[in-house]
Amino acid sequence: MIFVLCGPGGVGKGTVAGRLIECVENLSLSRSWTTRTRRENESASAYVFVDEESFLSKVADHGFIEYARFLDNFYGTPLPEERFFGCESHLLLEIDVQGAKQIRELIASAKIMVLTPPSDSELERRLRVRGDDQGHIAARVALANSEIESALALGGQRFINDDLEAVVAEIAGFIETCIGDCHDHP
Ligand SMILES: Nc1ncnc2c1ncn2[C@@H]1O[C@H](COP(=O)(O)OP(=O)(O)OP(=O)(O)O)[C@@H](O)[C@H]1O
Repeated sequence: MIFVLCGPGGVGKGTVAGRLIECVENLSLSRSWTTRTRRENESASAYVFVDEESFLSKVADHGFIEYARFLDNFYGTPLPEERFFGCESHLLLEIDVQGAKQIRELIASAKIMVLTPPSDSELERRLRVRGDDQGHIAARVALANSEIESALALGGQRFINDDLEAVVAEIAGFIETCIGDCHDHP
């Protein structure tokens, strides 16, 4: 099955996704592709690092859900492998709301989960603690509520990221229920 975790910037998608992978069986995290060179301190599994020729050949094969060029490098979300369309192996895509819209258009069966902050002020605090710059923070917070509305309009299920342990347990329970339903009505 294919699960999408989306929400505004800084709400905690990366943090929650990392925890879900550890606690839900047979759930893998989708990795983006990039032509950017790997930074020295960056894990080899942060992206699938490829050269431009391989990237463009995958574009020609319609192998991406979405891709973009940013500062002379390409970034793309690969289409999930066939095995993730069954009930045994599961893929988690951690993505912004624009990306979730594109996934909804291409994969009607994807389950969309919308992560929201407990309040605007807490979202602002998290971005500040993470070290984002002040102008950037105000813009992200201003966008957050309209992004959440768009994500809910896609039929997404809402989860409030207040207490981390609680939201991870709640989303893991939702994913396991979806997997159970898939086995009951494949
Ligand atoms: N439940 C929580 N309580 C307190 N802090 C949290 C919680 N969840 C995440 N955070 C913190 O909030 C900050 C933003 O989290 P994270 O980077 O996972 O967000 P994100 O949605 O993936 O952001 P982006 O879209 O920019 O990649 C991090 O510093 C993280 O440690």
